[in-house]
Amino acid sequence: MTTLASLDHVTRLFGEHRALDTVSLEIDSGSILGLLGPNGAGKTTLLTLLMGLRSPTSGIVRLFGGNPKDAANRQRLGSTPQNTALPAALRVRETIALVAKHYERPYTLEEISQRFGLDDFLTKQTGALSGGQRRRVSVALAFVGRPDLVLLDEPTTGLDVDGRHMLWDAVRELHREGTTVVVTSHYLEEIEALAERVVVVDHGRLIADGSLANIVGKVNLHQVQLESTSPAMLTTIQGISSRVQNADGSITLLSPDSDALVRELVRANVPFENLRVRGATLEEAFQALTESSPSRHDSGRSESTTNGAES
Ligand SMILES: Nc1ncnc2c1ncn2[C@@H]1O[C@H](COP(=O)(O)OP(=O)(O)OP(=O)(O)O)[C@@H](O)[C@H]1O
Repeated sequence: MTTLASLDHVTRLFGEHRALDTVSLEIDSGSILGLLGPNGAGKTTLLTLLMGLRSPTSGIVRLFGGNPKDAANRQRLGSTPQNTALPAALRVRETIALVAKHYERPYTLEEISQRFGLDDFLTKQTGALSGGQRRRVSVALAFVGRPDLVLLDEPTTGLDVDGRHMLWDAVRELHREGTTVVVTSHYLEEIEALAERVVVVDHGRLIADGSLANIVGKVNLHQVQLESTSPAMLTTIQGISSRVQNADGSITLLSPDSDALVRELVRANVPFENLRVRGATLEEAFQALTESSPSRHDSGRSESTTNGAES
């Protein structure tokens, strides 16, 4: 296993705004790395630094051991930005052939077309493609040059369920053939379908880095809302990842196992009423993770605890 790309204490400012804040990360060969985070977290900024499209304000970004702006390093990189502009007048097959010309050992048109399900519209001009078809072509183009590393920014945005599954299958197959993949998403489902290692970014900070099971265990939380006359007793209860006192007097708890939490409340004789349980949104889970991250200090009304929340 070798390190294909890395960020070493990288900060990127846009004016006063810290899009990335002291991020260190190594991307090793052979993995599918999922970059998960809410809107505006800094995922795209991180990818554009790896692509050499932007420079860090401070810190060092390395691609294949060197500068991401060097043409020789970019030869070994494939990427699909969130919004790809394709040459509207060229047919899909011509576009693939054009991109393939830039690489030494590209996949053949047939290989790429079959994997990404492009056969039906190879002769269409890219300007006449539907949004979903354009997305599939864009992701396929990232792989045409048989790169060592591919960066996919929200690859399945705008795709229907079938299109999404076909694309995930293609990415997994090409990964098995040796391509290392970094994929950004704010959908847990996409990250679960593809990634082996997951890095969570929020407000420009890297707040978690672990195996898929570990991170899913942290962000796949349930919300338990209740009213209690003895809220102080909740501090002794195991399995609460985050606790929020709401303005209406109710309390919202986030937990990886809501059934176990309710059993524990009953066992400990915590008085409660108006109990409601639902799946937490990913945004709520990010919030809980952000608050429990050692790199951030919480001054808000919510409180986090890792009691039993680690997986
Ligand atoms: N060119 C720019 N000029 C000014 N601010 C920018 C620029 N690019 C990004 N930002 C800001 O930097 C922060 C991180 O943006 P980024 O696009 O990296 O987030 P993201 O995690 O990819 O979000 P999304 O999931 O919505 O694509 C945001 O607050 C964004 O508004």
